Amino acid sequence: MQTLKTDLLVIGAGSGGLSVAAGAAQMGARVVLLEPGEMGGDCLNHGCVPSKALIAAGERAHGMTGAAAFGVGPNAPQVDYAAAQDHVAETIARIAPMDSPERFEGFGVTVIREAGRFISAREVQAGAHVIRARRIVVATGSSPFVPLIPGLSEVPYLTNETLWDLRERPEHLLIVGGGPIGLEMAQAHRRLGSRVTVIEAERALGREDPEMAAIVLEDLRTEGVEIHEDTPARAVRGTAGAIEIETADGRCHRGTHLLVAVGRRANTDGLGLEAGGIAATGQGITVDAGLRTSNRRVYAIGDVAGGPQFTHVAGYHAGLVVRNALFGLPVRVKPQILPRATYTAPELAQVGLTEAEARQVHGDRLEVIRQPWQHNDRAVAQRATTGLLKVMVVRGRPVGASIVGAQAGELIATWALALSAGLKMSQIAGMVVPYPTIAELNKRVAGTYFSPRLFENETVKRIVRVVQRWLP
Ligand SMILES: Cc1cc2nc3c(=O)[nH]c(=O)nc-3n(C[C@H](O)[C@H](O)[C@H](O)COP(=O)(O)OP(=O)(O)OC[C@H]3O[C@@H](n4cnc5c(N)ncnc54)[C@H](O)[C@@H]3O)c2cc1C
Ligand SMILES: NC(=O)c1ccc[n+]([C@@H]2O[C@H](COP(=O)([O-])OP(=O)(O)OC[C@H]3O[C@@H](n4cnc5c(N)ncnc54)[C@H](O)[C@@H]3O)[C@@H](O)[C@H]2O)c1
Repeated sequence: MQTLKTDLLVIGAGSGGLSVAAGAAQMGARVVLLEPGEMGGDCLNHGCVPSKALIAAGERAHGMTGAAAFGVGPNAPQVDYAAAQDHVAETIARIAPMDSPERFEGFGVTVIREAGRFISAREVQAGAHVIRARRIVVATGSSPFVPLIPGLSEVPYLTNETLWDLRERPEHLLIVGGGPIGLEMAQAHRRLGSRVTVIEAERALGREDPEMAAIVLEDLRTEGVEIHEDTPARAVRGTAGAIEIETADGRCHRGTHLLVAVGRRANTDGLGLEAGGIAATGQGITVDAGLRTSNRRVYAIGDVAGGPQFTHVAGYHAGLVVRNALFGLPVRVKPQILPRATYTAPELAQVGLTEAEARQVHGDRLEVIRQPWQHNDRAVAQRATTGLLKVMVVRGRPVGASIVGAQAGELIATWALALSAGLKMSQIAGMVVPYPTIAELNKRVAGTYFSPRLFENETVKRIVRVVQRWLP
């Protein structure tokens, strides 16, 4: 057994762990990083990257079917599903060097390709090593949650970890779960030519503003994705190529393949949390506002910390932990500045409070400003006029923004900045945006906020009349 002493031990080389290791090592700390699996974690290997690559393939196919309206075509896409999966694999391979052990060793990080397990409050065992660290960061992520649906364990099913190995296009893909994974993959597969049926226990995209989610669901249904809501999967049976799902409403849905996408389970098994004096619940490791666990030397970040599960959140956590662990500066997670986006078409993005949440917190002080896509010139030129931007404003400052429409994931960045920097609507209105862009909607909504104040205001009119009388 070899004993290593270090300033910082990072357990898990995914989105969160890699950011901590790179930042801390480049700022002079001694860092040990543990990873038994593929470097890059879920996002690179089984999550964000492959899913967005397959979505891009679906977009190409869909673009061809819709091209006639632009005077192009007629075109019917010939989809080679295996080649689309090759594009997915190539995308991962092109990004992977950024997360490679060699790159991190170049920063001075000691990378050990073993799983870590706490053996005491300050020591972690990884293979033949015992690492004693001043501070420890648990960044072990999450895995697909597989529910106890009768029959599920006896049929072949896919998860986000195995979907990318498929070489033949599913003729009819059944998806249990209408969250972001379920719907992103439903639309991508539909566009690549599969029949797709989504079974959702409650409301699809249930975490989102219902008005905005309904716009996404309508477009998905128009494209031919069958979505059944308020009906949990009750039983599963069948064999490869012939799978049946019985739902609570008594219906039976038949398909050739099954994707299970009903949420995530924090990766805490085998971590020896008890030996480390680290408290956890079914949601994940319990942390305070500064991401510290019940063991004050240990932080938990990213998916394993049981909060919002996004790569940019894991990266944000990483930045806070580096500040606290290296410089001793106080840090505090600000949940209100964390954006999220679902990459369906139209995209759906949110930062801060939704309308319902803002109403609950701010009551009558809340103003909701709406800006539809119809009158945006670029959207019209691109025949992409389905969309709505809602900004929740209290006393001249945005407290939340919900966006559904083309490029919603890009547009939300302005509101993420507005919320994190505490900007006022007047500052958004004052920015100059290139014409013609979809981003003009961000400025336009601020204009809509000020319009009644300026154009329906007798005082303003009186002032203008007086000034005009005196101006030379
Ligand atoms: C299909 C899908 C699509 C997604 N799309 C998006 C998206 O578009 N945008 C977005 O922001 N988020 C997306 N996410 C979520 C995103 O992937 C996660 O939030 C992110 O990967 C979490 O980072 P993490 O560092 O917490 O965990 P991970 O990236 O999962 O990394 C954890 C690492 O820890 C390792 N590990 C586990 N146990 C141990 C141990 N005992 N010792 C050492 N190492 C260990 C694992 O092998 C893994 O490499 C998606 C997720 C899925 C599943
Ligand atoms: N664009 C993105 O950023 C992106 C994309 C994909 C995933 N993610 C992350 O990964 C996480 C997990 O995604 P997800 O879609 O698996 O989880 P989710 O928890 O967001 O959605 C799962 C859905 O499955 C439903 N469900 C649960 N049990 C069911 C049953 N027995 N029958 C039918 N439906 C059932 C739930 O009601 C829920 O709507 C997300 O919360 C998100 O944080 C992010």
